Amino acid sequence: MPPKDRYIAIMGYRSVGKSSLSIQFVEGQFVDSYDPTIENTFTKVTRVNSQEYVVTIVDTAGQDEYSIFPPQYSMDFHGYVLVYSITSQKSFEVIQIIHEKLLDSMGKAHVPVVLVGNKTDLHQERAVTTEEGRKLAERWKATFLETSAKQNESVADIFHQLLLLTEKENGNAQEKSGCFIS
Ligand SMILES: Nc1nc2c(ncn2[C@@H]2O[C@H](COP(=O)(O)OP(=O)(O)OP(=O)(O)O)[C@@H](O)[C@H]2O)c(=O)[nH]1
Repeated sequence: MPPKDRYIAIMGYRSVGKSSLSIQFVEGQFVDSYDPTIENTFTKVTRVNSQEYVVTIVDTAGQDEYSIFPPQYSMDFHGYVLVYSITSQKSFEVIQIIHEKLLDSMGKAHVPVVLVGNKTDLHQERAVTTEEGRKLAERWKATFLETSAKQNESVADIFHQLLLLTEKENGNAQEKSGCFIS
């Protein structure tokens, strides 16, 4: 089977670990410094169920409740990783607003999403319970994972789960890779 191209956007509030998760998945390392992202693109070849994928991850700038949803992220993506930090209730509120804006801007009731509660290594600072995350994902019909970019816990699962979701989706985002404009 030839490799499939998949375009994924990773979104969430500032400093929740979007870049750290992308870098951990693509480069296998964790950098403990904070450098706010404007936009970064990563590519990695990965295999799920004997299918090879060329995954392009667009790591977006952190958003807050007042940000206007960037229109370029509502098209040509096969799926979305929506990240909050388990140490920040605010980031959990903001991810719900981002999800609403995403659906609005796409004019769809559902898009392939993996909801990620990152920074599980900071369990003493936990402000969002696993149950809250799970319930939100259920409402969205999304896959839910808690991760630690720092400890490389469940990081590859995010992307593998999203690739599986894109296979289930019958939308016409499927084989549109040639239309992607970066
Ligand atoms: N302890 C811990 N710290 C993390 C984890 N993931 C990210 N961080 C730290 O959190 C800070 C922000 O991480 P980034 O990956 O830059 O976050 P971001 O969401 O890309 O931030 P923006 O570019 O502002 O949107 C950095 O200091 C990271 O080292 C994690 O799993 N555990």
